[in-house]
Amino acid sequence: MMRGHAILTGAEMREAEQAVMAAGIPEYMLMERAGAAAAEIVWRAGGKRDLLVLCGPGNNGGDGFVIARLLRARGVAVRVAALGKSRTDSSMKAREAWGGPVENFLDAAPATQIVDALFGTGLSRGLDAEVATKLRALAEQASFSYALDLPSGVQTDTGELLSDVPGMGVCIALGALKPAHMLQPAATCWQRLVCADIGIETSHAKMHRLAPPQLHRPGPAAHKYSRGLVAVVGGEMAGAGLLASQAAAHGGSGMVRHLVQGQVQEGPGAIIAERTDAAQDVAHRLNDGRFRAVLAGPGLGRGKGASDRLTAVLAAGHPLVLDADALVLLAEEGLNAVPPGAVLTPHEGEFVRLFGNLPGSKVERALEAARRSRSTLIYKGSDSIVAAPDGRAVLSPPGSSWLSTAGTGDVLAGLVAARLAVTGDGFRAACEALWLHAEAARRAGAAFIADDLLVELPAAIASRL
Ligand SMILES: NC(=O)C1=CN([C@@H]2O[C@H](COP(=O)(O)OP(=O)(O)OC[C@H]3O[C@@H](n4cnc5c(N)ncnc54)[C@H](O)[C@@H]3O)[C@@H](O)[C@H]2O)[C@@H](O)CC1
Ligand SMILES: Nc1ncnc2c1ncn2[C@@H]1O[C@H](COP(=O)(O)OP(=O)(O)O)[C@@H](O)[C@H]1O
Ligand SMILES: [K+]
Repeated sequence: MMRGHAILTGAEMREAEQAVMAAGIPEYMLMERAGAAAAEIVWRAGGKRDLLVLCGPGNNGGDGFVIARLLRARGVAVRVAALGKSRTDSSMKAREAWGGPVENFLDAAPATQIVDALFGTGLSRGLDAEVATKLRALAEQASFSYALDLPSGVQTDTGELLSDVPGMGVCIALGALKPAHMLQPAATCWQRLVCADIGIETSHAKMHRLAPPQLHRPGPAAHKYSRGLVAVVGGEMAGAGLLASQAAAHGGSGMVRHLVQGQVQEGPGAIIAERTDAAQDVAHRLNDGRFRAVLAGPGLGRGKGASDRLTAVLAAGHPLVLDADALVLLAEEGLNAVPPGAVLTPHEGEFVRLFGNLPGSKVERALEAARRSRSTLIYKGSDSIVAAPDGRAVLSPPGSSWLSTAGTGDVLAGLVAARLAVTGDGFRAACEALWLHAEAARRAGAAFIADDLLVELPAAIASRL
């Protein structure tokens, strides 16, 4: 599986930094690297436009002094404004090396470009109101704005805004991404995110950004069963099952059986829709060792009939994807009812029903839920997370907010089932499905409906072969 950029928490970042220092590289050298990498990004974007660097008291501010010094050397008209004294050894050294005038932050005049180097991973509380107001005014008056590591006011591990944070042009993550670079509401505080390499070791990271998957076309010996047989167990709301089964069919599986409750609806001829009103009918159909994935939940219903259908699904013993009403029904019975090894795809409401109000950031909640349920989770939203019981997490960058329309979750669930049937690996299937879903949404543009995502899926898949 292709790995995306590593994501480290604030504490993991400090540990990684300690490891580099233990290997003989002093902290100040890391600061020089961070400043040089960021200065290069500012130079490429803004050239010789006048620049104001806003420096805080810690190492984030220290990085800012390095940027100021390096861009001054390239002929940029640079001013520096600081929020008080520099309080760490490295930032004092960087300030000394700058050697130029330092204005008072609250009195600083605007500039065409600003660098926010007030606070990074060391932020422990929101900015004082007058500081936040001044920062917003300077950001709004600038044509180019850059947040160093994180916009000041963003909590590193949770993505919360501890004080007002103005929109920034570019966020320059240092050394590794942090959870806040992927999590809401922080992740919409900038237009572009770049990560500058400063020689921090990240190969041990358990969190990564969602990467484009490497997919494969079927081999010459492929046939419909070898490519993966999927069952979608529908229920009271036929449309949801139909969307999910079509997504399963377009997601790369070899064959889809749609077990319908009630009248069979018009749908693509390729999908084998069968009326299975009684739970025994479902059990009978699922008694087939060739199924590689079974999806239940979209449109299932929440009454006795739905519960009986779900019981038949759980008893069949196939690899499972459980979504929507299946999650609500399981929540009524308690976590022990969740079959280990399944892929669960809850949105916020379903997540809380299943796991209650867990503490911590969205990633921490996702990981704890995966551990407790012994299942892979896609915890959906505008910052969807894939979490595994073994502690791996993949965080999706903000995608199309047009996805906030009925039925898109059914499409995602069908896609997960397809990828599970193809790969046999729930975590990988969840990541591939999440990426393809986001890519289909990107291609669908604006004001699409869930059905439009189905049309875009073949192109989304083709783009990763
Ligand atoms: N960890 C690493 O590997 C590296 C970190 N570097 C930089 O160092 C930053 C972290 O530096 P620091 O740990 O010094 O922390 P910061 O520079 O983010 O914050 C400095 C200090 O300000 C105080 N503070 C926090 N919130 C405040 C508030 N709202 N109002 C007033 N004071 C507040 C705290 O005492 C905090 O330690 C990173 O974001 C990055 O920019 C780089 O220099 C290079 C390498
Ligand atoms: N504002 C948003 N930005 C990006 N993606 C979103 C947003 N809101 C919802 N989504 C995505 O759209 C899908 C909605 O799924 P879900 O809530 O189950 O809807 P439904 O049950 O109607 O299909 C999920 O994949 C979710 O991550
Ligand atoms: K900052």
